[in-house]
Amino acid sequence: MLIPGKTDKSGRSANPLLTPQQERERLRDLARRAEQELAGVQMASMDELTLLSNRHGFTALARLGLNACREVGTPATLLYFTLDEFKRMNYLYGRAKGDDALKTFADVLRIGFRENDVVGRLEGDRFVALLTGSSVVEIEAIKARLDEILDERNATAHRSYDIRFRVVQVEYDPIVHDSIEDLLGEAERVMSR
Ligand SMILES: Nc1nc2c(ncn2[C@@H]2O[C@H](COP(=O)(O)OP(=O)(O)OP(=O)(O)O)[C@@H](O)[C@H]2O)c(=O)[nH]1
Repeated sequence: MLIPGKTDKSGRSANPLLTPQQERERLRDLARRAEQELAGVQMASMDELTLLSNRHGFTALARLGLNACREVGTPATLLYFTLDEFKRMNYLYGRAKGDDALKTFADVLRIGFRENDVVGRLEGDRFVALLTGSSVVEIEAIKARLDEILDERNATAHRSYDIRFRVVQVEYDPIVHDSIEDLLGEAERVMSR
């Protein structure tokens, strides 16, 4: 059998129009292009600043999570976060410090949640986490855990401000929520009350 880029015993290449050397280059080129496309897909679903999923990436992953929960009949909970006084922090200390605060908070969420929880940054200071397959989610316990991690970060950061957050919780109900967009919409409404 002729394998692209390899010659058979008689020195023939898989594509008779290409030399083995040209064929190897062509394969390398194809592999490079595939890698670039994959990186493009990853970039399109990732928030560049925090390296969490962006709204697009979060929605896609959370949709899969909710579908699985609906099929298996396990609960899911959406947590929706905003940072306190973020606009003021930007205004008083500069946008770069605001960016630092966003990155720090993203780290806190990464540390605070399990690997199979879906965590993302929607935009600005709005973050989300979809917890699936767990039994009842104790929001107070989660808040306490995140506060503890944040306190450590606040204590060692030597900043003139502390990062604080607000979180609301919406339980997924397959009868009420047709989609992840419905769940997000409800969380946004609860948050803005
Ligand atoms: N540093 C930084 N600021 C951002 C970024 N994206 C959005 N912002 C700013 O984030 C701010 C968000 O404002 P708000 O949602 O009103 O935040 P807030 O002051 O915490 O208000 P509440 O949520 O009501 O407490 C705006 O000033 C945006 O300009 C970003 O990537 N980096």
